[in-house]
Amino acid sequence: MNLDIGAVRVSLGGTPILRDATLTAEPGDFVGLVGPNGSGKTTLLRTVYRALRPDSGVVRVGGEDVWSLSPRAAARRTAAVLQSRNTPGGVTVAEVVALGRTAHHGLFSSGEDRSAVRDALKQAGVADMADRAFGSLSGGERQRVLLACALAQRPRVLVLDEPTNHLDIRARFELMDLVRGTGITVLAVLHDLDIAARYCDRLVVLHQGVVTAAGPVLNVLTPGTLREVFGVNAAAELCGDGVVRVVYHAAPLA
Ligand SMILES: Nc1ncnc2c1ncn2[C@@H]1O[C@H](COP(=O)(O)OP(=O)(O)OP(=O)(O)O)[C@@H](O)[C@H]1O
Repeated sequence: MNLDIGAVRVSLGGTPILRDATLTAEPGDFVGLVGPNGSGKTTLLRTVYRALRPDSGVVRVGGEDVWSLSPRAAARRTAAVLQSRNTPGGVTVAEVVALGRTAHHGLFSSGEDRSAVRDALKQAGVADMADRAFGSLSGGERQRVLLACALAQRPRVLVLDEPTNHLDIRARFELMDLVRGTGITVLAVLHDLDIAARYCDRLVVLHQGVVTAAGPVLNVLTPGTLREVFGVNAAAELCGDGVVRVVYHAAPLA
């Protein structure tokens, strides 16, 4: 399903945070949202999963304005993987993943709900820890469980907020491989530009609430953008193995 964000403006506490943010993801696209701290990335994600209504502009998922859909209908289309700090620790992994079905079932869960949970546990590689307390898991394991919860939702669009935060390098690759392998349309906030360059079809750069660059990785992570937006002397380079890597040439600019 495609995702279209058109000229979204958001002010919080009287301060403009997003100014005419525009972004498109085609079905199956993996789009990375990058930018410095405080540039508005999380705020933009919140407008996509219908947690925040823009002051103006539109967010369409599958061609429909998310605010013309009921909260349940919007949640059936879009799942979000957020930072894990607010998830209660006492519940089991299976119970956390089952929360992903909330938008689908009525008072009682169905056979389809149970099979969606089973499939998601398996897909995220956490089936063997289904009965463990969520609070007893490591950061990397928790992140996979939260991804399983989102997959159980059987969404058409997946938004992720810094999914590789706190993960070691191998766990980062595993999680990103897993997300990429779902084939779902993805919009992911990523701080690690190397990971973003490696996995994303396209990048969107937010700077002070404005989209300053968008497109294929090599077109976006230019020395000029990296200097002006991120304050580093660096460039994205296509290496012999076909992987785009960000090469940092010197310490952060003064
Ligand atoms: N409720 C609020 N009231 C006022 N300002 C807010 C509110 N929520 C967020 N902000 C501000 O909006 C700006 C953008 O925040 P946001 O979390 O979207 O940035 P971000 O790009 O995701 O940052 P980071 O990379 O640090 O996570 C920040 O300056 C933040 O302080």
